[in-house]
Amino acid sequence: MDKELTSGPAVLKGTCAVPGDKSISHRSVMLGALAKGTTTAKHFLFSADCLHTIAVFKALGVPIETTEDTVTIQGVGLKGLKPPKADLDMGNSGTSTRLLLGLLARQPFAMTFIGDDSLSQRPMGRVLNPLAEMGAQVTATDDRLPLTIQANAHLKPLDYTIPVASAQVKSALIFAALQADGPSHLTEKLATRDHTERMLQYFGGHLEKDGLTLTVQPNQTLTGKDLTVPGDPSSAAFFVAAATLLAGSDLTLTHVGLNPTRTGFLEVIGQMNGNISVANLETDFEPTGDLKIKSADLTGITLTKESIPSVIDELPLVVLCATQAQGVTEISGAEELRVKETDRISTVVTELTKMGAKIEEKPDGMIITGPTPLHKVQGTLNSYGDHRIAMMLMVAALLTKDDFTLQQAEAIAVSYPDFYDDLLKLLVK
Ligand SMILES: O=C(O)C1=C[C@@H](OP(=O)(O)O)[C@@H](O)[C@H](O)C1
Ligand SMILES: C=C(OP(=O)(O)O)C(=O)O
Repeated sequence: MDKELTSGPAVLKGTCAVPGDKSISHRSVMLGALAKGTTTAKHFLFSADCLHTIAVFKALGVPIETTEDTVTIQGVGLKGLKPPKADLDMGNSGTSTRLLLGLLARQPFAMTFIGDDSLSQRPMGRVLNPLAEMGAQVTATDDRLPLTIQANAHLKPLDYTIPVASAQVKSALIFAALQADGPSHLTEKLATRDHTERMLQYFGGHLEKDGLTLTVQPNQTLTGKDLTVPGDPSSAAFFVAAATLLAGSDLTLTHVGLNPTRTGFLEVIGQMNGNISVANLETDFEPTGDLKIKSADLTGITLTKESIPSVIDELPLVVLCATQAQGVTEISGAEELRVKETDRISTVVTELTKMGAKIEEKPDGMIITGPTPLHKVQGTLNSYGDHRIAMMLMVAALLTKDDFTLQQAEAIAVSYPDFYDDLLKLLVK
């Protein structure tokens, strides 16, 4: 579906509560299903990806009810799941697929996972290899979807250093380790988002953490909880970028998740001379706060491997900001971008170059020289079906004097169905 995008000059003013965090919404359904008793997740993200997670657990026999803002899950435990009557459809969601591979690796029945074209090209070996070491049996061609998890009665404990910086792999292995025949030790090379660890403990489970190594004991008892999902910092980032880049903007975003493993974008914008302040800090099972953003003149920055995990989903926006910043921005160690919903190095370079940006593509990143005014394109912009590319381009269009047509704009439904409507509400021309 094409969408006509209106453009500037405009500023962002007012207050917005961004939708619930995608990573936490997925995990609330998963932990809720594994726990004893009832879990309620308020401010749940009803986006396509999270709806796939809900549908999968319903197909596995977990009673789940939804109202406008809340999901209620009646926990059945790992032993209470039922064989599904059809293939489990993961849609476009890497998080659902990878976490559920670990969570479902020891069930007395087989299950087949399917997904859309994009998900069916994404690498699953990063989870399948360590699960195979534990004794899980998964049949797949070229380590991709569709795949079938075979019925399995045992998982061996795992002692494993995770070769890629991936919270999805870590989380899958935590879920599998909970079902192993002894304690497992999982080591990360770089710290990634720790929502699974925090939420497991919030649900009454325990983990030992020693530096970047987690020790996971099997057979833990989890208890259903009531929780409120924080606003998604990765969704907030689109408004942070727009307000920073549109001169005269003054925007407040309320109750945004501020888990330190997710605040890389705020730190990057700060280092680029952005103007963001935090108020009303609160700590529940996750820290949250209100963000106040004013426009600023940005300067270039260097981002290396160590800083990538906490800003991984916001890197397309870092590139957009860098096109408007004074000087050179260099991003390296970000090769993981190539295996997201699209190859996000290639799609960002292609689309922003069409608009006049100066970006050099590298195997593991990009070098951006700014500032360059962005302008009308010959033909259309394309999201290539990637929600984060679609929303980044919607923000990019605001920086020009021209109107645009965006192909496959409906991709935003994956993480933020109302994004364009919310953006228009905050825009003052
Ligand atoms: O664990 C999660 O919820 C996620 C982890 C990240 O993926 P990787 O684990 O592949 O880095 C991130 O890009 C994705 O949007 C959500
Ligand atoms: C990479 C993403 O999600 P997933 O891996 O769950 O598809 C994302 O939301 O940017």
